[in-house]
Amino acid sequence: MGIEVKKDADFSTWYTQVLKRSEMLEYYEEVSGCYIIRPLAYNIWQEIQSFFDSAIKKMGVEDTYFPMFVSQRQLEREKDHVEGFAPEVAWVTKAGSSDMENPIAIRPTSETVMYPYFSKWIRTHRDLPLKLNQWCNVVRWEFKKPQPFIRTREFLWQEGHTAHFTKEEADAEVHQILELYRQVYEDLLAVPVIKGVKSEKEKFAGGLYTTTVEGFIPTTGRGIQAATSHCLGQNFAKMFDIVVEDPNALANSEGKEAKKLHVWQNSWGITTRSIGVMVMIHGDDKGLVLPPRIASVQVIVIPCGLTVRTSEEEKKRVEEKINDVVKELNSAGIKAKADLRDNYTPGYKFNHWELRGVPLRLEIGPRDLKNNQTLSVRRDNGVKEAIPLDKLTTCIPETLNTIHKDMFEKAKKIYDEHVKVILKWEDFVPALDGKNVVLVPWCEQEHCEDKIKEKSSRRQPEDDKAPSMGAKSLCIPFEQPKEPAIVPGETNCISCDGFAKRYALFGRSY
Ligand SMILES: O=C1CCCN[C@@H]1CCCn1cnc2ccccc2c1=O
Repeated sequence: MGIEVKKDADFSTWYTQVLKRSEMLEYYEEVSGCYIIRPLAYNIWQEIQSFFDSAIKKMGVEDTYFPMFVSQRQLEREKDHVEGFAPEVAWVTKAGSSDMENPIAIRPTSETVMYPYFSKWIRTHRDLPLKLNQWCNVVRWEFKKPQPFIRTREFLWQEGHTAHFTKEEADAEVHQILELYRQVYEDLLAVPVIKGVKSEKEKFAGGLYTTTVEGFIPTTGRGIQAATSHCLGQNFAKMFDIVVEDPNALANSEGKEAKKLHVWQNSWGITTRSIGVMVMIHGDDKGLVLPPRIASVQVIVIPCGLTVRTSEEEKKRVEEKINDVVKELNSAGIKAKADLRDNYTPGYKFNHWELRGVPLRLEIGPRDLKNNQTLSVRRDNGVKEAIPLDKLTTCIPETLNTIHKDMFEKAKKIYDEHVKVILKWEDFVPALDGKNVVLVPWCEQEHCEDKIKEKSSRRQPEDDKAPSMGAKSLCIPFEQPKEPAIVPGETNCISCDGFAKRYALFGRSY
């Protein structure tokens, strides 16, 4: 069954129809906010895992696995880390019919699970750096409207947790990991992202600073946090007593304890939200459009031009050729499949594989055998091209790379066009209403951010429509606009009468 609504007309229906009818996902009726990730989507997660895993292994990160349960005592050891999140924590309170003495929480993240053991394992600076990662699920009982992949009560992610002797080493790793997240999005998913640092209000409260890659969903004009890499500073080290003795300080003459130094920590994560972002950005009215590098089927080969007049041996020759082409492509590392089902027409098959986002289709019929060629059809832009059958293993990889590049460039152009530099407050809300995110000179003060959110959620006085969602700060981009340059002590903040420090990206968001 094809997609019955237009992406731009009814985005949320379009999104759920694409996910269900492409067989990426199934609704889990039993529990709201939970979904079944089916093979087509799970394969994408595995592609992301293998890319990210091989990169972090080169950085010396080791995989580990900690329990999914955390005691109330541990969870609450760090007040300002948990207080804001407390309503989202899911608790196990019973075993069978009897109440548990002490309820235990299901991990919403693993800092408080892991760090008591970091404290136990890290004794001297020679135990540093400690770099652990785990691929797991986490549970956050959010009350906002759930959305498949984008906001779910259970999701899959990786969470990296590292401990370093110096801040410099921690800082360097934060940015190394953020660059890997950019690569996951841009080089694997063909999704453009903006790198930046979160405001004080938006950062991870338990940390020192949060860096982020921010995506953009053009259909709704909303920003979306795509992945985060936090420097935790020494905050958690102080709470969990993760210390090493100072190797430079000589044990002083009275033999008193050498000075204890708190380690510097990072934590970083990317989740299955990445799959939803990719679908939202690239999908069209025919269904999924998969970036070639994460597609489980990159090329589908379909017999065409077979009519009732085609002889059995002619049909057989076409099918044998198709099987040879598939074998040749697979041995060249291209994931190709043949659709030889003889109870469906070519047209039916075209729709079937377009719905599932297969990047490239090859049509082969009796005439193509004679001309020794195949007709290739790109899923992203529909462009058709005849390819000689003896040039497949060079042409197809090139075409797949071109498809990735074109998908990325197209999405990047749209993102760039929807980032508006706004210098006057009266242009702020109209820009948001035009489905844009805005880049504004900003003072970076928390109270000002609250005010911007409040001012941008009110509709203009004459407008009696329901208040719109307020804008929040998405990030302070590392790449700042060249002009008009912000002159410290001169350029005004977009919203308050303070002075602007840097340009900040604001927008309605997920
Ligand atoms: O982002 C990451 C990356 C991976 C490791 N953890 C950090 C920070 C998680 C922040 N966070 C996010 N939601 C929560 C929900 C409930 C309790 C605690 C939390 C919580 O600490």
